[in-house]
Amino acid sequence: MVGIVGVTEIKGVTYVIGATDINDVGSSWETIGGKVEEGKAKLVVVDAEVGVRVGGMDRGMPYTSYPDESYSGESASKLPPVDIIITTTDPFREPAILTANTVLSVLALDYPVEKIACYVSDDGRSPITFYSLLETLEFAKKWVPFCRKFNIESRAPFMYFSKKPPSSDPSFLQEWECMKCEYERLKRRIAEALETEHVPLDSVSENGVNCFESESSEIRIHSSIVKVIHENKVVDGSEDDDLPHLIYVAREKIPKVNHHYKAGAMNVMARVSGLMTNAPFILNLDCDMHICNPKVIQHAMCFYLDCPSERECGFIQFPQLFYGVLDDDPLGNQHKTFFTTLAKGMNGIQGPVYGGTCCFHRRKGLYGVPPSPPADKYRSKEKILGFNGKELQDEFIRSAFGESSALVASAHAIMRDNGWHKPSSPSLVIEESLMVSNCSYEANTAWGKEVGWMYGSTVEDVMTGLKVHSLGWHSIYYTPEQPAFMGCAPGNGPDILVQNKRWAAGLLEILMSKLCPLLGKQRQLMLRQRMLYAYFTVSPITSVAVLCYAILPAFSLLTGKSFLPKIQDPAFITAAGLFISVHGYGHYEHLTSGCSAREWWNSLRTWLITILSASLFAIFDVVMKLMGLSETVFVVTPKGGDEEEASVGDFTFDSSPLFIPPTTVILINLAAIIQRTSQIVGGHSELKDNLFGEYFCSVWVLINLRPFLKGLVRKGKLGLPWSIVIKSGALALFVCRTWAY
Ligand SMILES: O=c1ccn([C@@H]2O[C@H](COP(=O)(O)OP(=O)(O)O[C@H]3O[C@H](CO)[C@@H](O)[C@H](O)[C@H]3O)[C@@H](O)[C@H]2O)c(=O)[nH]1
Ligand SMILES: [Mn+2]
Repeated sequence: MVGIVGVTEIKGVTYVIGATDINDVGSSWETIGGKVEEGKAKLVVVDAEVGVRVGGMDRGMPYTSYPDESYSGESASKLPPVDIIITTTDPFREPAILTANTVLSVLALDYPVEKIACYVSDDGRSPITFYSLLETLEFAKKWVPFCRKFNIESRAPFMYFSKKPPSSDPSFLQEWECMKCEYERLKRRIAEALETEHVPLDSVSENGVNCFESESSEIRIHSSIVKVIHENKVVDGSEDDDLPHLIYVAREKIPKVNHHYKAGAMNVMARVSGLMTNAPFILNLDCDMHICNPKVIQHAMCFYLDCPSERECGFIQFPQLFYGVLDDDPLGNQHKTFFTTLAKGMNGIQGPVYGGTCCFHRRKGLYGVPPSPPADKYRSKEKILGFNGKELQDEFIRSAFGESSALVASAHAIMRDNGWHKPSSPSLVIEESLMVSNCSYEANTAWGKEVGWMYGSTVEDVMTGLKVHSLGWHSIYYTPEQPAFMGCAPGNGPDILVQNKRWAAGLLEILMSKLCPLLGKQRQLMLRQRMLYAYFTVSPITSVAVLCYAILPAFSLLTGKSFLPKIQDPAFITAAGLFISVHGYGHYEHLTSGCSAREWWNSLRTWLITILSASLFAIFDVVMKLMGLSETVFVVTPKGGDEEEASVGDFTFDSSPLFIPPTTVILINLAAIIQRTSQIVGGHSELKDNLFGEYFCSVWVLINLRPFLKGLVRKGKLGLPWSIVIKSGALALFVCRTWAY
């Protein structure tokens, strides 16, 4: 049975296809859903190849998967193991109960338990996170059988219990109530630990030693902590067991050493999981992203296992969806059109960029190995090439992967035949795991350069995806009908700007790195894919132009020098036409992505705000980094608790300098409009005289920055702090005075 098909419709005829390699098409796809003649199939491929927004009309190739037909009953034994990695940094900023829910949604997956392993990376090395995982495991022992028994869809308890019981059957209701009580108890325990910042000593001690003792303590045995919280018993056949492995890892951190933020954490996890379970596929999740489709792995496997050649499927990116969001996305932070247009469109080229979470990886691709050619056409199986075209000798792997012999062996198994050597048991490799989680392990290895998550950018996801694409792998963007993952989006103005600043700075860092898509070094990166990467990484620089355009109309109004054609001039139609077509297209793109007109309007506003603040500051940060004066930082986005009140959807402010540029732009435009209006009202000048276009543009800027306009008069979080208004006022005054001369 074939599990994956791409379906596309041309002139009313639906074509079914799954390969983008023209040579593979026709032969392998006749088996599915009716015949696909070779000629027509080629047409589909060509159609997919011009996938990304040619003329803004094409939406790339949609995919469908049929896991139930492919992997039920006996075929379930074909399913490969998957390592699931969850990252967290701080039980307060990223509430421990959210992480617990994500872990529970993983433990309760509808997948053979002995084939999944759940790894939690705790970059904060917090006893509270560890303790909450112990409690989560106790709850899971009841929760998972409950989910299986009643075939529950939403397996993150906070989501499940936020709705009414799905049935009124008394015996079900009794169990439901019971389970709800248990969940409340779990919540209470975690909340108490957070409140008192204290956990029961016996939960974090081993042989009388507290493993979380502070750095300076002499009794501290290991700098990194690796704990097998639960080891699945089915693996060694000793007993029945409902739960997969659950493993806690806190890597070593030493002051003044560059830990490479999330990328560093992911690489430690790649190594530890490589030693313990070494699954050929890895799913990585941010701690707030729970799984809401318990069959998600089967969906992903439809792609991995049924691709005509492994090259087609390096990684599979699912959309990032958010819960608890307001209608019409008032803060413009859901990025829906990014997924519905760009990511989907990229399916037609080399596939979507990697988005940091909700993504299945092929370990082999992450290990820096290019895809093997289909059916061993070009070279014999024995001659397998690693990065930089070198043959995979043990010596070579050791120099790339580090000193651990067990890790070298596991990497070899992955690189050679995508397979996995059956590791003994997680608890038997603790010593080795501790070693590979230490800071010094990566010295003089290829981690972060050729292997694993890439270093050097705070947008490690895009950079890592670019690396994988550069090796010749393709990726897939896939949206199953039932959403697969849900998480939280930042809920207030300052957090949105800080997040966007990190993204903009990270993208610029990629542009400055040796993976720069403009340098043309990566021979396997397709031209249009390269152009898209170039578009993403260059985009923060456009903020300088946007800033100029945002104050140019004010300049004209204040100085009387026009930059647009006069209204009575026929050329005015061209300018108006450009304006209408740009915004008309944005509008159209939103409507066809299932967004409302208001949502388009809101996202336009957020775009202008973020580009005028976050992107400008990002340029500054990266210039400082290039001059060696400072480093870019990964500020973790705070995540709401599961019961946080829905925000009212208003943009909020604080005294961060990020708010200065948009406020200055507002003040300059306000001054220009007031001056011009008073001239017109006073009869000194006539609106239709000239400068109609400039006047309109200035008002347009004000309308787009309306949260700032409101912020000038509002109080509290909704108002701009005085310090920002005064600094921006001084800057605006300076700019206007300069123009006057
Ligand atoms: O030093 C660090 C910093 C972050 N994280 C984890 O990284 C994840 C993402 O952090 P978050 O602040 O939630 O990122 P977002 O603002 O949501 O950022 C997006 O963009 C990031 C790249 O900038 C990607 O890594 C994310 O997956 C993606 O969701 C979280 O699980 C963190 O716990 C670490 O493990 N160590
Ligand atoms: Mn996040």
